[in-house]
Amino acid sequence: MTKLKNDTFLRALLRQPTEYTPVWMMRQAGRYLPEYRRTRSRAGDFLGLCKNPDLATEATLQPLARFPLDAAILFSDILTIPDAMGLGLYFSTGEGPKFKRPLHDEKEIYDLVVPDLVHLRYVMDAVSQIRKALNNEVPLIGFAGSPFTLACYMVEGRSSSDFIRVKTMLYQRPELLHHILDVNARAVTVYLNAQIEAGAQAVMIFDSWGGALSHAAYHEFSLAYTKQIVEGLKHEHDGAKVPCIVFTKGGGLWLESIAASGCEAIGLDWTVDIGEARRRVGDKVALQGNLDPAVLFSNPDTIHAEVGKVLHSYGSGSGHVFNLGHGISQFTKPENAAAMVAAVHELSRQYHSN
Ligand SMILES: Cc1c2[nH]c(c1CCC(=O)O)Cc1[nH]c(c(CCC(=O)O)c1C)Cc1[nH]c(c(CCC(=O)O)c1C)Cc1[nH]c(c(C)c1CCC(=O)O)C2
Repeated sequence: MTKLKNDTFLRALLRQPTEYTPVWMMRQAGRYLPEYRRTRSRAGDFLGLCKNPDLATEATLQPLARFPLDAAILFSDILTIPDAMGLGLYFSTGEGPKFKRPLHDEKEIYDLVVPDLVHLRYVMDAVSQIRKALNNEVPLIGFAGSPFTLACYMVEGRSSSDFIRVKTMLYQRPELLHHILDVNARAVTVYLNAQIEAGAQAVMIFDSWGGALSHAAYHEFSLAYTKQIVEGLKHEHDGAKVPCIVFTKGGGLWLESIAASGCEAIGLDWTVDIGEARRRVGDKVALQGNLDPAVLFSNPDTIHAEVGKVLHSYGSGSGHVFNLGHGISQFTKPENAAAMVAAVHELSRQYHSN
C-alpha cells in the first residue's frame, strides 16, 4: 500500500476525520489556464492532447502547480469510450464534440460492442505516468461518463440542448436504447477498473445529462446503468479503498436513490442546498460540491463569502469535498480560482475539531 502525503480527499470521501475540507475543481485543467492553451497547441488539438500521455500528464499537473489542490484528475474526456467503439470522435473549434458515425439505425446499434482496451491503452498509460509524476503528493481521480450521458452524444452525434433523437428513441424504441446502455455500462466498468489497476485512487462517473430525464426515465435509463457499474467496480486496490463519486447534473431530486446505488459520494450541482442534501443522505454517503461556477466571475471578497456559505451550510464534521457545481468556465480568471481554494482551506478548519 502506497502512503499518500495528503490523503484528505480520500478520507473525506470515506467520511473519516480530516483537519480541513479538501478541494478540487471539475475541469481544473483547461482553457482558463494560459499554460493549458500552450500545451494544447503543442498537441495540435484537444483529442491529440488526450491521446499523448506525456502531454496529458503535463496538463493534469498544471492546476496543481498553481493551486494547493487536494486531488488531481486524469486529463482525458468521457468520449474516449465511444471513440474506441469506432464512432469517429472529433472536436471542431468552438462547437464541442462530434461523431462522424453516430448511432442512427438498428444495425449500427446491434453491432455495437464493448471496445478492446488496446484502443484505450493511451488512457492507462497516462494514468500510470501521472501517478509517477504526482509522487504520492495527492490522490489521482479517474473518471468516465455515465451510460446515459455517453448515449446522448452517441445518438445525437454532437452536443444537444433538447436531446430529441435520444429521447425519441427512449419513448419509441426503448429496447434499442437499453441495448446501447447495456453495452456502455459494461464498457465503462471495464474501463474504470483498468484505470484503477493503472493507479486511479478514486473514480467519478459524470452523468451530465441524466437531469434532462423525467423521474421515471431517470431511474430506468440512467441510474439503473450507473448502479450496474458501481456494483462491478473494484472497491479496493493496492490495499486501499477506491471510493466512487456519482455526479448527476440536475439530480437534486433523486439524492436518496443515487445514495442507494452503492457509491461512496454524490456530486452536487449548485441548485441544491448542501446542508439539506446532507440531512437527506449524509448518513450514507459523502457529498462533493457545490459552489456555482459563476461565483468565480466575481471578486475575491465575494468568493470568500460564497465559499463560507457552502461550508456553513454543510456544517461540522467530515464527509464534504469542496468543488464547483459543474466545470470551471474557460472565462474564469485563474486568480479567482486561487481565491476559492484559499478560502476553502482557511474557512473550513473551524468545522473540523480534531
Ligand atoms: C459532457 C462531458 C464531456 N467531457 C466531460 C464531460 C462531463 C463533465 C461535464 O458535464 O462537463 C468530462 C471531462 N472533460 C475534460 C475533463 C478533464 C479533467 C478535469 O480537469 O476535470 C473531464 C472530467 C477535459 C475537457 N473536455 C473538453 C475540454 C475543452 C477542449 C479544448 O481544450 O478546447 C476539456 C479541457 C471538451 C469537451 N468534452 C465534452 C464536451 C461537451 C466538450 C466541449 C465543452 C466545452 O467546449 O467546454 C464532453
